[in-house]
Amino acid sequence: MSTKALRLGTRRSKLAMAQSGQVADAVSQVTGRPVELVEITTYGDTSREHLAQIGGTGVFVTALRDALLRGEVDFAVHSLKDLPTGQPEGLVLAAVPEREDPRDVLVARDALKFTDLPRGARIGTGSPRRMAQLNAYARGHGLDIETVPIRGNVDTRIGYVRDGELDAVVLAAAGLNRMGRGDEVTDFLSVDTVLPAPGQGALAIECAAHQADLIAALGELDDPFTRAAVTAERSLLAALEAGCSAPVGALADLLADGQIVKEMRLRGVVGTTDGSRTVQLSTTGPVPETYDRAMALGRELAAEMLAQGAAGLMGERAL
Ligand SMILES: NCc1[nH]cc(CCC(=O)O)c1CC(=O)O
Repeated sequence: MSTKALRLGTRRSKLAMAQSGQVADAVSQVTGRPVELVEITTYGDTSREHLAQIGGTGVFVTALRDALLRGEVDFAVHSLKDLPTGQPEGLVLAAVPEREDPRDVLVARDALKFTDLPRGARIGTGSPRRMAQLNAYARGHGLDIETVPIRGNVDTRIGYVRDGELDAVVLAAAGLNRMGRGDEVTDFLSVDTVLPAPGQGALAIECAAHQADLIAALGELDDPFTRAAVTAERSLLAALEAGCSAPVGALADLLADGQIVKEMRLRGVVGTTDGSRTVQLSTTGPVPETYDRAMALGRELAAEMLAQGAAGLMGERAL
């Protein structure tokens, strides 16, 4: 096999550089080849307003994918939760490595926990999914909080807490951990309170479909259980016909009896951002032996959620 360097296309953000760097090391290990990072800059990297207008992370994913399709880079690393559910022609997910902590976390002033926030506390998050679930929990437990829409990278968000503008912000544990900033977490939100975004905490390693040798080599980094879980979660998202900015949470995990794994459970939630209405359901089935089975589990849960009115709770932003 060649000893030529593999080119890893990456965004320039601190989070992207951290996760690309970690995957680069792992790929070097399994391929015996050096990996060089190739920074792909898009207009979205330099203009906040522009990014808000054109809608989130899609622009970055598209730029990385274009570079892959043009053969300018050999592979790319994405946060799975930022990937649209449809797989584009000519590209494959060569590996989904073992998932990091999928939970959302609070970074609050004075080391506060979620349930200890004072009345009227202002919690920053730009995610309709996080707003819906935080507000639903608050309504059900007599908490008085205000969710405040914010945008920006991890530094910007935590900055709102440091400068006293907000009492807390909600972020993903995985991103903070990968950036070596896990010590800034003041509370881990139980998935019983806030279900994460489909695919949260997992990475996707993508390359061109014709690169058979590379796909086989990258495949060593694949974790089949993580892939089955995120496949079910993303199938649910797709079957709800919701995008990655919709108020949809989902998490698949294994139910074990002692050491023996019995079943896979898939939980899903949809809600209005004010938390006044939610549809939250769960289903369990045999641990899927094929990805088609994992997809079926997602579709089945989506059908039950739609039957309970899920579609009517997602329309706030779309249309
Ligand atoms: N929406 C931005 C984004 N995309 C991926 C992560 C990190 C977590 C992950 O990889 O799932 C984050 C930051 C966050 O939500 O706090």
